[in-house]
This record gives sequence, structure tokens and C-alpha cells, in this order.
Amino acid sequence: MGNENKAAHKLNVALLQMNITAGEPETNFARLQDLLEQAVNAPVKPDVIVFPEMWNTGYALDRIQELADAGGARTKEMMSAFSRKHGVHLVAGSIAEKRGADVFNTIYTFDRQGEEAGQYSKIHLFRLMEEEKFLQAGDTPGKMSLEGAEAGLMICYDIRFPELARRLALDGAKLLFVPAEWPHPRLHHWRTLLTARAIENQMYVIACNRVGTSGDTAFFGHSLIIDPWGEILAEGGEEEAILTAEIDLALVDEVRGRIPVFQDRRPSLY
Ligand SMILES: O=C(O)CCC(=O)C(=O)O
Repeated sequence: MGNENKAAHKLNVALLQMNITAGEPETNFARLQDLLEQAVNAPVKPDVIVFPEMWNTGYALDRIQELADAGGARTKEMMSAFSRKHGVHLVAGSIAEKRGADVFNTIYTFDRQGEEAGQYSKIHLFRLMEEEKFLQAGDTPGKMSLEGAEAGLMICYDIRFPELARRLALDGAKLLFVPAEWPHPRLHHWRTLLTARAIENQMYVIACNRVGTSGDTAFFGHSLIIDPWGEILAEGGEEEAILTAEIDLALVDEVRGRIPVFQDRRPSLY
């Protein structure tokens, strides 16, 4: 397994900042499998691997009913087997998931034994990409457990809603995972919002964006791993890449001790 000697609170994180071909799940599954193999065969083996949003179909929303993964079955089978084989946690991006007559934008997560460790369907659908016309919104905040720590799950547009990240932090999250398909020209918003979520909640923010183009829309990558003090530990460029960083969960408590924001809140006033 490789990482047995590390302190329990230290984790190596890898982000698969991949290109996604809209409407071609076969191409995307093959690409993802290739990147996963690269990630687990790197000199420093990851403890947790994160993928971008809607990586199976991209934003082929007009065909999403036929393209979405029914019950997430294909994704779950592949990811469960991979995480078990390699003893790695997966935050398996999000996929277009067919559930009954509806399609959701859903994250599945898996532990080192290949068991499902929590899931989340996007709560805030993004009108600029017409998500609300084709997708059903989730109605429950997303959480997973990671080596005994709580982590929150959010997807892309969700980061514009600070209340959701705060709710997850109040419920015990020390990390926040954010799969995304965030396009140009809003790089400034992406970096600022993610950094703010990390600083205000004194938590790790681990955000995996896609690269490449889809129609007229260009996605800039710039996946980010941000520590609870707001320092950027890793940031992607605009090309396909695997980004890595070591995180130390002990830093969350240390930063929360440095500035006691959670003790000083006055929720009765606002
Ligand atoms: O909020 C934004 O600017 C981008 C959001 C987005 O692309 C999404 O949620 O898919």
C-alpha cells in the first residue's frame, strides 16, 4: 500500500485535471482509466484521488437522458474495483446519473476497501449552462468520511453559496472537495471563491476542474489545493495534468486555534 508509515493525519492528494469529450462516455472512461493508472503508479502514491465534474458525459445536456449512467452502475463498478485494488480513496468527480426518469449531477466516493463512503447530488443547478432544464437538483448536503475525518462535497457553482460550505464546516468537515467544469472568463471568481471558502471555514479546499473545450466554451483547469490558512499548495495550468500535494489534517485544528472564528460567531445577530 505504500503509505503505512505516514502520520494518520497526513494524506497525499491527487487531482485528475482531465479533458472531457462531450457526449462520448467511452472516450472519457478510457481517458480516466489511463489517468488513474498514472496516478497510482507515480513515485508518491496518492491516498485520495479526485476527478472533475460530469466527467462521463460532459455537458451534452440535449442527449443526457440516453448518455447518463443508469443508477451510476458502470461508474460504481469500475471505481469500487479500482479503489479496492489500489487501497486508495476516490472522490469520483461527478457523473450524469440516471435515477428513475431524472438525471442528477452526482458525486460518488469510495474508501480504500472499495466501499461507498458518501455521495452528493448538486444542489444549485447552473442556469448559465441550462442545467435546470435537463437535470434534477439534489436536496441534501454531501459528506464523506476520510480516515476518520469528515469531508464536505460540493460541485462547481455551489462554491458561490458560502452558507453551504459553512453548514458543512459546522457539521464537522475539515476538508471540502469540489469537482468542477468552470469555464473562462471567470478564473478570478474561481480562485477567489475557493480561497475564501478555505480561509473563512479554516478548512482544506480541494478543487478539480477540467480542461479543454466544449462547443464555444473553454475550460481553464487551474485545479487548486488550498490549505486552511488560504495558502495554495498546488495549482494547475490550462493543460491536462495530475496535481498532487500532501495535506496535514492537524493544520485545521491549529488554524482554528490561531483565530477562533467558530467561537466568535454571533449567529443570533445574522
Ligand atoms: O459559477 C460559475 O461561474 C460556473 C459554474 C459552472 O460552470 C457549473 O456549475 O457548472
